Amino acid sequence: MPSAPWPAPCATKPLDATVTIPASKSLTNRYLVLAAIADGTCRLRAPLQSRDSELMMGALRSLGAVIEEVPGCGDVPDLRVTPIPERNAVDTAIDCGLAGTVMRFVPPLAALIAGTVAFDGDPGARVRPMAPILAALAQLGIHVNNASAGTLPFAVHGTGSVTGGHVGVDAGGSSQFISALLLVAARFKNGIHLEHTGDSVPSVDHISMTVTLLRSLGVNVDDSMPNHWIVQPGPIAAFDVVLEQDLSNAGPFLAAAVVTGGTVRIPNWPSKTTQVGDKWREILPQFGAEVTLEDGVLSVTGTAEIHGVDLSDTSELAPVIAAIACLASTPSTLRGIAHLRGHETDRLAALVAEINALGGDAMETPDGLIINPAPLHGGVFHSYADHRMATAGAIIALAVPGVEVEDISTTAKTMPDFPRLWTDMLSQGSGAQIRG
Ligand SMILES: O=C(O)C1=C[C@@H](OP(=O)(O)O)[C@@H](O)[C@H](O)C1
Ligand SMILES: C=C(OP(=O)(O)O)C(=O)O
Repeated sequence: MPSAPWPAPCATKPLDATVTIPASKSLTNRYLVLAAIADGTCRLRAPLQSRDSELMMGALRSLGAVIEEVPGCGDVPDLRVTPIPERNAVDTAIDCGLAGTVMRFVPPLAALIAGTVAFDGDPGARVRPMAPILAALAQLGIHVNNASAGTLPFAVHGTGSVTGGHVGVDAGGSSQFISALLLVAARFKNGIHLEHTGDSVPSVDHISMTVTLLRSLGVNVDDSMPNHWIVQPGPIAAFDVVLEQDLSNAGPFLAAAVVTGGTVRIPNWPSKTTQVGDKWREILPQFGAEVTLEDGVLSVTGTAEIHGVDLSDTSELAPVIAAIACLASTPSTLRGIAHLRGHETDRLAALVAEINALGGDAMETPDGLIINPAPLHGGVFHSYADHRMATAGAIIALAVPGVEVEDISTTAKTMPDFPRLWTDMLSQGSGAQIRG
């Protein structure tokens, strides 16, 4: 039975709140993969607990990693990861859910296992692009059943070792095709020389995150030539890390300050980070907001008027940007995000449909969105099983009475506690009254 739409709170006063966000999905799932092939036991402190991280842990456990919860310093237990034994032999099935990081990062790792590893996921996962990673596995000499479909489901037949060498991949559909191969390539006999063969790669910050993490663990990565990455074979050093907050998921909360003309503060904002969400510091001032970072506290204050923006390759930040843009007084253009059509849902189509259903004026372009000012009214904002659609609906609801968000529980993909965090934010400070 589908649950009733969430009567998302509407703010009747500017917000004044301080919020702490759970750990980063991209960092947690990268460190989990790296721990599974590291040269010793690893510890992840204050990791993300969400559907995507649970799916990643399930996948790595089924390949032979031992992942245990151990007491941590805060509310969330730490994870102790004992790597997959060398040349482990298993036949298993992996549920990828709707997690791009699981469906892209784990198949190259499964190639290092001796056995058959079947991959499948949610109905929405079965339409997400996979062909480039399957083609890369074929170039590495790995047999994959049902590879010709170019989507889930498929099965990887690993032999226990991968020779490696030169691999060409068109990563125009997702940066995750590059990250997936880089993450495990140090464990290939000859490493990898990975070459992107298409026009341009999206979400390049996520590739930089992968490269930076690998280097921090002693892996030799040469990315000095554009579109080429060379990873030398060698050990991945065991590690003990504290996970940063998810700065992309900070987006809806910071947007709440912008659309209510209030202030939202996020403590422990990292001074140096690989997360794309650090770009909120450049993006939100373009909407007219004041942004400061002092003593590790990021503070965003909205102003009376929201300006439209013109932004390129905003990656996973785009749905939040679109939600703010449809409340702006001048038009906005978002470019370089055609690949969002292959995210949890076709985000360009979904954003246009939902914004326009509330009276807005949004349209798709070949590589993005144009959003013009228009008075919005109440209605149901559909989520399409996409966590970032659900949070986009919650942002609009703050400023537009009568907006309800269908399937708010889909936020569990990366932020299970979202409804509570959101209502807690609204109840703080000047007590922005909540109109349900
Ligand atoms: O590697 C990662 O952790 C991610 C890469 C990006 O994928 P795309 O390159 O498909 O946009 C991003 O949108 C996704 O949320 C997470
Ligand atoms: C695109 C996203 O997720 P995934 O890791 O499933 O690709 C996202 O979180 O915005």
